[in-house]
Amino acid sequence: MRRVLRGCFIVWVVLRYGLDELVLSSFDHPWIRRLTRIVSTGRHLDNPRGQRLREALERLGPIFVKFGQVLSTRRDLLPPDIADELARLQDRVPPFPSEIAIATIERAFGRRVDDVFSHFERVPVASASIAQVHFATLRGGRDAGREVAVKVLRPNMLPVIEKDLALMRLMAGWVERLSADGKRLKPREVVAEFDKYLHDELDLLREASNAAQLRRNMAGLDLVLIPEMLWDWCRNDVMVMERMHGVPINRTNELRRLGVDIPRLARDGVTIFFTQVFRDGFFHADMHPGNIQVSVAPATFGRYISLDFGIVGTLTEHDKEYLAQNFTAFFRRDYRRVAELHIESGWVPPETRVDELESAIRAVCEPYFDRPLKEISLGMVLMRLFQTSRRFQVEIQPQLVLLQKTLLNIEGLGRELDPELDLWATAKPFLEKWMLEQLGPQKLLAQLKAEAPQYAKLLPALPRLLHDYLRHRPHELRKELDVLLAEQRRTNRLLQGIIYGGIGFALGLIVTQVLLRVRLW
Ligand SMILES: Nc1ncnc2c1ncn2[C@@H]1O[C@H](COP(=O)(O)OP(=O)(O)OP(=O)(O)O)[C@@H](O)[C@H]1O
Repeated sequence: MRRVLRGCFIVWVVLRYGLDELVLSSFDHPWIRRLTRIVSTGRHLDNPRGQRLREALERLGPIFVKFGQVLSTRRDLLPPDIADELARLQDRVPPFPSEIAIATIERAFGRRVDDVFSHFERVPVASASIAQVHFATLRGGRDAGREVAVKVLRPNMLPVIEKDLALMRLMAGWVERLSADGKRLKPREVVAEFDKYLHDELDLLREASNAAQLRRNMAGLDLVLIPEMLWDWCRNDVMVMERMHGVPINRTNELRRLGVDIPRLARDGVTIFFTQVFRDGFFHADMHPGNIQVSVAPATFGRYISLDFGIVGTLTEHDKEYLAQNFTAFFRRDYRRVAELHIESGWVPPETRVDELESAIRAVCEPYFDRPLKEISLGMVLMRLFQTSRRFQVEIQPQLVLLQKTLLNIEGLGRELDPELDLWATAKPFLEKWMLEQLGPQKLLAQLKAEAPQYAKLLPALPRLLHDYLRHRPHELRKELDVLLAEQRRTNRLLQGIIYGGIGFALGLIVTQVLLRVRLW
């Protein structure tokens, strides 16, 4: 019954804010028209469509607000006016009572909160739709006296989330089935992505392990601080970590007053991000200003502080190669290479014509070269590439969409800190180094080293495997041997050619040298 009521409420909000016109312009069923007439009094149709969508999501509650935030990052699917408006959604909700936070903590540790903490701040420092954060001081154990931040999940979120997700899936199905416009927006894909995102956010142990991995990766860089996770006190619904002391990154005036080198900060941000992407293939993917602070402690002055590790992106070697090669080809304006890369990697159907893809890519990328190289946004380039690829029936990998979104965040942040920031100059060495490493002998050695244990395991078993094979498949073996022998003969001929050629060349060289010397003397 509750689900039906909630469904009715959602339909009411959709009609009242005129979202039917916004999403479903080709969706003109008589019953929709009738329903629209019923709720048409007071329909908010004067405001721009993006604003109407934002207000409707706010009306529908925190899960829908989060949905809107996630949706705002899909600039490859949404028109810019809607994406901009959705990006304004604030996931700040009134905190839940501290008694509930304390009860969750006590249940998680099986101890009274006063036994765990010598001091616990009842008023949270921040509260969002999924969790809130309290400052505290640990009482006992090996971290006694340590100042910590305690993140506590909002209780009973799972059933609420599941209910809203079920309704979203239903609505996405309708939109996709009934409207041509709706299909283009890929609503079911978007809801599935959101589903994963929400479930990931509901496990604080996952978040803590992401933080620990990033902390290890970033340890040698000396540019960013990541709170230490206090594993004795981490559970699925409670996470205790080192408390960091910093100034939020968007308080630039305060940072300047304290003597922080702002342009350096902008460069460091890009360096950190590219190290995470191209060196580690593991990057913080929720880089909004609320999650970034700057340390003002004397020992670590001017370093970034990174918080909130609910969303991280991972990239395979293949993804990294795709990015490095595409960016490099793009900056050489070699659109044919970009097109070839898409076909070689199997992203585009093999029958795709290179010249067609090349000209589509040129059409979206070329306008960017109107401006100086340093002003070009890599995030935007990537987004344009994805938009073009979609036209050629390519399903873009979610980790690359996440990367593109984070790239836009980082660039936005960098430019806000320093409008003169030359993104390409900062990014280029990373791409070049990465490309060199991929092609150089070090990479081959590293690969051999990585495979060595496999070979060591395989070698002793080789005689037995060969024996089995000979016993059971002599005919196939003969055929394969014939192929191998033919191949060897061919290689021998080639080798002979090379050797004879080499000897001839060397003799030629010696004779020339002798003749030259004779002439010189
Ligand atoms: N280790 C920490 N040290 C100091 N402050 C912290 C720490 N962790 C979190 N905070 C504070 O709590 C705020 C919210 O933390 P966090 O972003 O992890 O929570 P959240 O519920 O995921 O919020 P959102 O979804 O809005 O990003 C941070 O902006 C910061 O002010």
